[in-house]
Amino acid sequence: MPKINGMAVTRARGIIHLFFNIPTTKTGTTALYTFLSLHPAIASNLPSPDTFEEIQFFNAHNYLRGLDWYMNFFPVDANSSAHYYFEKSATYFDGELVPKRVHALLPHAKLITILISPAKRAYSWYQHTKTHGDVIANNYSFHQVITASDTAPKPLRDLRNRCLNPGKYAQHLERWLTYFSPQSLHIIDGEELKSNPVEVMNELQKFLKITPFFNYTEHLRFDPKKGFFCQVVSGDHTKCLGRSKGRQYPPMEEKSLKLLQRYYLSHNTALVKLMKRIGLRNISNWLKEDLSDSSA
Ligand SMILES: Nc1ncnc2c1ncn2[C@@H]1O[C@H](COP(=O)(O)OS(=O)(=O)O)[C@@H](OP(=O)(O)O)[C@H]1O
Repeated sequence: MPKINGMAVTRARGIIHLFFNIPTTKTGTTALYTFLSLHPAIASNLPSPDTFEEIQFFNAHNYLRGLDWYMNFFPVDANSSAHYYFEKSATYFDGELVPKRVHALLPHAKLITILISPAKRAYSWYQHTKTHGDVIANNYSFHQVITASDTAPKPLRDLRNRCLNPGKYAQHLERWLTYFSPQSLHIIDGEELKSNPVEVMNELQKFLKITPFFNYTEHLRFDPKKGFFCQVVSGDHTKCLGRSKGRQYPPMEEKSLKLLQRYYLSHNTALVKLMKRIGLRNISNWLKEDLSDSSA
């Protein structure tokens, strides 16, 4: 099987099964991608030279190139133990057309997504954009960005929208659930991915029914310097994600946090309803906290 961040594909006995990791930017998708790549039965796609390595197939004009073009990113290597292949394309989660297109070509795909507090995700995105030298992010505070009005200059509104819109999780997930059954969807708590990635990867392996079962305990270790779990490379050594993942930046201002918790109240309430409807009993701590703090 090939598998993709944003989506994953399975080739087994000539049948192609796909599972999608529908990534929400800044929720830990790179960590998940890295951890999945450690699994001997899983391989990632070949990098696309056009779109910063991601294939960006279902969300953009590449779709018109057809499934064969897409599948060429997942060559079958007779010497490899990989049965599953995966891809990561950051704009799949909230792309309007993506669920319909995925379903049209890969109706048996399994979907994986990671969610964190949408307020924290928005702030992380702002910090990411700022570090990348974005003029707007460097000229406006986070609070100014998230409170920008609809009459603000377009670049400011665009940044506001990229901070705020992906965090309307229920709205985006409902679009996926229009085409896919709840049994196809696996939601990862991004805070648990940070604090207990071994358990998260165990649950994910069960969801995907992957064999052999990979013992992540031996391959992931908390690195106190990085402040995150990293890959064990040899003996005492770990290999962590780069500086752009797990950045150091000042905490969000209280007024921005409060504002965002109120802003996302209806979206987070809808998310809880959605999760209950599809049979998920465990509501993430971040979700409970965001909901209770928004009424404080
Ligand atoms: N193991 C490990 N190592 C480093 N970082 C980790 C890890 N697990 C989760 N995270 C969190 O991942 C956040 C970045 O998310 P993404 O990889 O989805 O970002 S991106 O959209 O691909 O830019 C990143 O966000 P920031 O802290 O804002 O940098 C981290 O909080």
